[in-house]
Amino acid sequence: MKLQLSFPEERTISKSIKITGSKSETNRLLLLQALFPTIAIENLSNSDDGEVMQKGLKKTSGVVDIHHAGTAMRFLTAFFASQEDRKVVLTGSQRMQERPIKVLVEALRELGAEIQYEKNEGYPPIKIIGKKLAKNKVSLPANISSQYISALLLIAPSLANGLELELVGKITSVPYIKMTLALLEQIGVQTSFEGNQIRVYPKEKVKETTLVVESDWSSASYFYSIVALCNPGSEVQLSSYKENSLQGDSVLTELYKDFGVETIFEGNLITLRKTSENNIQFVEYDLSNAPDTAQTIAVTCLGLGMGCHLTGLHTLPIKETDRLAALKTELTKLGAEVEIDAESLTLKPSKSIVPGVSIDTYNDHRMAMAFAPLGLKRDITINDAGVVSKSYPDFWNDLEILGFKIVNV
Ligand SMILES: O=C(O)C1=C[C@@H](OP(=O)(O)O)[C@@H](O)[C@H](O)C1
Ligand SMILES: C=C(OP(=O)(O)O)C(=O)O
Repeated sequence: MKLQLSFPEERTISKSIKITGSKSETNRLLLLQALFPTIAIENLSNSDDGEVMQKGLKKTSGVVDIHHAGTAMRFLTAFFASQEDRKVVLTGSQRMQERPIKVLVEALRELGAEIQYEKNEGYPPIKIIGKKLAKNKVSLPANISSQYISALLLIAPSLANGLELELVGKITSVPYIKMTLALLEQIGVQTSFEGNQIRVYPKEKVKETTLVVESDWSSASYFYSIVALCNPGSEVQLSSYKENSLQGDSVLTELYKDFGVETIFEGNLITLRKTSENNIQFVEYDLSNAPDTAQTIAVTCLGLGMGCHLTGLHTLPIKETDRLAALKTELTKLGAEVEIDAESLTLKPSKSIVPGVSIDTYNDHRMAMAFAPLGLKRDITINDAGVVSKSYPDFWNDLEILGFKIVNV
């Protein structure tokens, strides 16, 4: 599916959108629910990644294919490895077979797990023969992906003696680790995180409890970008969000002030309002705590003619695509001057955006969604637009609600 986007001349919006639950919280809670069936969950994510996680958790044998879902791959690896009655081959899309899993596999093996690589050492697919994991201490590198750490923490309360992790190196994507620990605390599991040591205590039973997933802040990022590119006075209302979020991407409320967007919290609604034309020419952010916002922010800057220097992007090359390379290629097509290195992106302020460009999306939902707001400024085509279903299947419908004209070409 190839979609051409445009927007009426008058760039003013005043609309409400409902976004479903965070995919990160959803996939954590689904795993915890499999371990502790007394947990009920509301406002689940309707994403493909949430769906493959739900299906995967039910499998006891055979091949489990989680497609593009990084969290499902990592969380299910730990889950299956710790379940005595399960024996599966866990696999994913071609890209998933290029996303490293060695750090997690080695940590699990250290704890007593039986896991073998089916194709390439260090990468899915992997064969997992579930075992009671006997040990309760392990150290692992923390600078590649926080998902390895969250995966271990999620199974930790079900291990006889809980788990002690020693994190080696600079810890990346820290809010995602804290989210995991906070959800464990919410179901009554005791945890601690001091320096580079994390401890999770064992738990046999969880009392009946219903957890409501907050809506997805990474999905909200695209509306921040849209509002930033609109005329002052424009606003978009989103539900259901909290001022005290577990999601690190809620840092958007602060960052987008630089682009003239204010966030107003009222009950469980947020209103994003464009209050002023931006008068900043250049922004610098370290996004190591909010890596999924990098594409959105880079495109907002281009849309506003601003420059940016984004750092802390060392995890981007191993995500759904090499996001640094993909950003450079697509921003350049639009006329931008971009430089990247292993962990940063620099965009020069530019005066114009090339019209009529087709954006390639590289099987990456965030490439499609991050570039879509530019439809407010120029006709733009998004190739393979169906990729959004990985995290946000309703994305294009919601853009139509805002007034975008979307044509299947
Ligand atoms: O734990 C999670 O839910 C996630 C952690 C982050 O990954 P890394 O820790 O690999 O940066 C993030 O990019 C991903 O979208 C979701
Ligand atoms: C990186 C992402 O997801 P995952 O790693 O779970 O595939 C994402 O949603 O941006």
